[in-house]
Amino acid sequence: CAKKAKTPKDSSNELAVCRVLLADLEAHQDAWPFLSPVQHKSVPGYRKVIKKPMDFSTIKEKLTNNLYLNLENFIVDVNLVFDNCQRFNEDDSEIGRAGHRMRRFFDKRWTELLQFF
Ligand SMILES: Oc1ccc2c(c1)N[C@H](O)CC2
Repeated sequence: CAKKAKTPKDSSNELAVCRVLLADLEAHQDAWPFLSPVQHKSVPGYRKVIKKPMDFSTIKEKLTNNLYLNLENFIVDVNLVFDNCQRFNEDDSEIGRAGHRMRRFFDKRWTELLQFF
C-alpha cells in the first residue's frame, strides 16, 4: 500500500517564536547579568568551572546566523545561560536570584507560546 507522505514540520514560525522569546528575555529587568558574554579573563575560576559559556547576545548571533534548527535547540542554549548562573553563583546572591527569576519567566513564556504548535 502507498506509504503516507510525512508532512514536513514547518519550523519557520518556530524561529520567529525564538526571536520573540529572546526579545522578551533581553527586555526583562533582571536580564543584566546575561546580556553579554562573561568577561572570563577578569572573573577568577569562571573558565575552569563553566565549560560552555552562553549569554543572550551570543544566542541572538546564533539565531541571526541560522544556527538553531528548531525551538528545542534554542531552548537548550537559553537553559545553559541559567544553568551556568546557578553553578557559578550562590542562590542567595544578586546574580543568583536574577537567574532564578529569569528562568521562571522564560519557562512561563515558552510554555504559553507552545500551545500554538
Ligand atoms: O561576583 C561576580 C563577579 C562576576 C561574575 C559573577 C559574580 N557571576 C556571573 O555569573 C559571572 C560573572
